[in-house]
Amino acid sequence: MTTTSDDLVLGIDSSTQSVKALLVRAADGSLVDERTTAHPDGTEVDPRAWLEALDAVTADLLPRAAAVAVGAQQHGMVALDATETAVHPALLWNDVRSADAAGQLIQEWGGPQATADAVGSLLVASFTATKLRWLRDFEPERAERVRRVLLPHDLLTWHLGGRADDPTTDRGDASGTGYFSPADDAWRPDLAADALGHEFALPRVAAPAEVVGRTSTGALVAPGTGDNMAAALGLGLRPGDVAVSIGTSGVASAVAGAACADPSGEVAGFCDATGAFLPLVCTLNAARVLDTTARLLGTDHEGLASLALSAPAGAGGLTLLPYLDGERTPNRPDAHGTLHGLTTATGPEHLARAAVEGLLCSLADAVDRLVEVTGLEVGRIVLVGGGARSQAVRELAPAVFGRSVVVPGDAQYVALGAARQAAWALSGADTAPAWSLPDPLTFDAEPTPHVREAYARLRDRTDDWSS
Ligand SMILES: Nc1ncnc2c1ncn2[C@@H]1O[C@H](COP(=O)(O)OP(=O)(O)O)[C@@H](O)[C@H]1O
Ligand SMILES: O=C(CO)[C@@H](O)[C@H](O)COP(=O)(O)O
Repeated sequence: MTTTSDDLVLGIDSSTQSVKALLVRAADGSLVDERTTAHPDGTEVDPRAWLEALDAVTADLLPRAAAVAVGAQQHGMVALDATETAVHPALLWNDVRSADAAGQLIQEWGGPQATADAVGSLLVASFTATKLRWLRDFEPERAERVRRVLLPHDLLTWHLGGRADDPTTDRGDASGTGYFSPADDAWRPDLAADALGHEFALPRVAAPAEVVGRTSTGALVAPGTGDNMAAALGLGLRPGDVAVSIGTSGVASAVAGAACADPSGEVAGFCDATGAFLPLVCTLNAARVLDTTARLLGTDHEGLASLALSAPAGAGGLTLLPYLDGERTPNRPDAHGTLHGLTTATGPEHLARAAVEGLLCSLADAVDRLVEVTGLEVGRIVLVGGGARSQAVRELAPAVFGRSVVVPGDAQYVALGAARQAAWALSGADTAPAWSLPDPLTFDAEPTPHVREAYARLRDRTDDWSS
């Protein structure tokens, strides 16, 4: 297969809040067209809603594409019966009802180190295995009917190929199930069956740029991957780059040459979409911390950013611990947000500043853990995701992180990474095409260590609060 200068490829990002589709030129990744539409709210979703949204955004783009690939939110449990119908709405990565199941499985699998050695990560409620165990314990009749379990990107990829062949996944997304071994590059069907209580079919793990199907419009279907793996591909992460993403989730990740197995559970030992690894720290509360604070202050994102930038560093002593909907890092599934330091002098600008600083401190903790566990030497921090559009986030991030931060051009990097994988599959080459990205903006600021110190005190003081 060879690409021509006219070939277009379609990259999909089916993430928590929306689906985005980018039509780009296979030769250089330049944008031709794009569409987006919202996903339903909530931490459980009928997977048919994703298929309808996918069909809507691709309707007039797919006929123009020579290849397509999907990057999607990781971990979601799509449990299908013998008729390939979901037995239960898909439980998403940010649904914390399976927190106790995570604890049970870790114990049954020999404790934290043995679990991390087996599946690359210590289980928390996000992982698919824990959701299957929850289904077994709380919905036993539905659990018994499960014959196949897919991840969101597996389902969408299968749908694009008209379900002509058996479904596939890739090692990046498979590594977020809790029943795949990144070190051995293989499923652990024994652990999968153990989680659900009986055996079920697992999707075949496709090679990084394999063609796994063909759409009704004739486009090649590439394997797709998890959204964080697709973002790494879209950003073309280099050694030393730490990607910090502010989407629904907050993520710090880096491409690595070796698997990791962190028994603390803070660093997930994922695979990437190219054959390497993607150690990653994920928080449950990121862009929505800004959304919620803007709503409380009766303003929009621009208003929130202006208010935050008008307040002093440290927000006049106000500190926000942003664990609004339970937290994964640190592992506090029952937590809520905590606001400390209110006085009669507190104004809207202090709350806005505390929200941006609290969000950035939680991400700085994530970067610290990534560095401590992997020994990575940080070269650049690359800030992406919807929250990285905020001017306040851009200007305050270098102060909180204590180092320069680069913000690449305003592209959808998950969808771009999926498009790059599609172009790779189309080319049949050994490596992904080298697309050049626009020059990033660099932000610098005087470090504000006192902001992180106040945050760390509040974080540690609330360690044993359950809500
Ligand atoms: N200018 C902005 N400032 C702050 N947050 C923003 C801005 N623009 C978008 N967002 C927020 O970013 C989030 C969407 O980001 P995105 O990376 O697409 O998330 P996801 O991939 O999880 O669906 C939403 O919560 C949205 O409100
Ligand atoms: O659970 C994780 C990573 O382990 C999340 O990063 C999800 O993959 C969802 O991502 P967004 O919708 O926030 O992009």
